[in-house]
Amino acid sequence: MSSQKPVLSLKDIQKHFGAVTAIENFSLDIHPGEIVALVGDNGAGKSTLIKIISGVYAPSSGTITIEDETVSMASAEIARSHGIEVVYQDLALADQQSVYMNMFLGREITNRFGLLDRKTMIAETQKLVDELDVRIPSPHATIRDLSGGQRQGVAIARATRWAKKVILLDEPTAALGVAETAKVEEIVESLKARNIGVLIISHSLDQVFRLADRICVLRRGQQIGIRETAKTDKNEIIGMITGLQQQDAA
Ligand SMILES: Nc1ncnc2c1ncn2[C@@H]1O[C@H](COP(=O)(O)OP(=O)(O)OP(=O)(O)O)[C@@H](O)[C@H]1O
Repeated sequence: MSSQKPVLSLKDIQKHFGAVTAIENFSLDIHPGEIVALVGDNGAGKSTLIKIISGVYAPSSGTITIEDETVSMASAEIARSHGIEVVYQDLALADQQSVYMNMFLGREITNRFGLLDRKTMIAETQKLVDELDVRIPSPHATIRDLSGGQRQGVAIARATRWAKKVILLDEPTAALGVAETAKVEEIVESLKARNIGVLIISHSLDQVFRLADRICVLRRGQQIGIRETAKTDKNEIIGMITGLQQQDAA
């Protein structure tokens, strides 16, 4: 994997809020088709980092490189134009609207008369939900009529529609039950085949060990380390998160 060029490279990122240092010297490469988990206790800096990558906050210093280009994510629109999409916990779906309108929210396809090209949007939505196996009754279904898992599936499908390079997932299954979580994890897993880089925040170490290729640990704004999932275990990661040495289970 390391022989492949990273799709996203963060180098020496720092973020201060006044006297508070939210992120101190953070560096990470994400490769195409790789899932990296970002873990750490409350206040470790995970959300701040996602907001920096998605253009919500400007870093105080450091560089962000997409493929070979050093970019300034001065706004969420600019981050999106570089192929970065984020799925937040609150999903940002329009509850009263259909799945297909949500898929194209703010980026609707219009025909040469400037009218909404509903046919194309519906067909594209159907194709994508089929490919990702997001089980919804139809692209016409209204968001408020869907279950939490279906909504999360739609939010990820929308990110997949637009993300050329990277999808950032902030606790994608925090509000879901066991079966819905399994389904969403399947969808996230399937992003690997699309060569998209994924950065996922999760408080569930079980989930992190199921999904991630690598695990990056933050503690109070400091980057404690990055481990390959196959070469670490929960004890080590918990020790890194808390700063306490874990005892081997006797
Ligand atoms: N807009 C802000 N203004 C001032 N301080 C902030 C701001 N956003 C975050 N912080 C501080 O930065 C640090 C990191 O917060 P952040 O929300 O990124 O952590 P987190 O790891 O996402 O936590 P959680 O798991 O609770 O969401 C905290 O000390 C927080 O108080």
